[in-house]
Amino acid sequence: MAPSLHPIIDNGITPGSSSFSGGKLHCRCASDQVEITLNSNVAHNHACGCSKCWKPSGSLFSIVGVVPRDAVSVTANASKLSIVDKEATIQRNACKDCGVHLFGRIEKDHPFKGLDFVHVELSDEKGWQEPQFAGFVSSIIEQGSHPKEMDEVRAKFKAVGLQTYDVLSPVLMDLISTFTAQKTGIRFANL
Ligand SMILES: N[C@@H](CCC(=O)N[C@@H](CS)C(=O)NCC(=O)O)C(=O)O
Ligand SMILES: [Zn+2]
Ligand SMILES: [Zn+2]
Repeated sequence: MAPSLHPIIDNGITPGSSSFSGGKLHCRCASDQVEITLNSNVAHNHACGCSKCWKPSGSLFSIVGVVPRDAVSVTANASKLSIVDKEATIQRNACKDCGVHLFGRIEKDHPFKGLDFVHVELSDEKGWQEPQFAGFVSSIIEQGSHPKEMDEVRAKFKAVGLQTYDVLSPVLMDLISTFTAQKTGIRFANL
């Protein structure tokens, strides 16, 4: 059987709602769940094949989007949260008991500072933005996927209408490079 990319991608993508304005995320503990309240829909939601983003067991990809950090609050059981890797750019706050990542936050100078990374499959609500693309696709090889499976993986994304990239989408790569250029003193008119 072909490997699962992710449950919300395997059988075709359900579009989100442009009027949806947020909801709650819960970890997967049977009781005393960590609860996160998001006062915003996500943006740039995408499949990530990197080794650091949380993914459900059996899936090759994570689904991760961003929300302004001001729109994120921990509304129950905050004491169960712990940062997975304090040295990483994205400080991923995971539940110590079930291992789910509730939100990832950037504290250092970075183009995406101010945005938190979240997994909307941890919500029961419907209307979250659907995945827009797949990034870090080649990274799944580093976790054991066979290089010969990659054509099939990329074809599956294409079949559900998603472009695949080995880092991020052009829009996000341009944002990162614009930030880097500005740091070196380049100034663009009319940005
Ligand atoms: N090939 C690497 C890529 C890791 C990576 O660069 N992940 C991206 C996408 S989430 C990133 O921005 N990481 C920053 C971080 O993990 O803090 C892996 O799979 O571990
Ligand atoms: Zn938990
Ligand atoms: Zn990732």
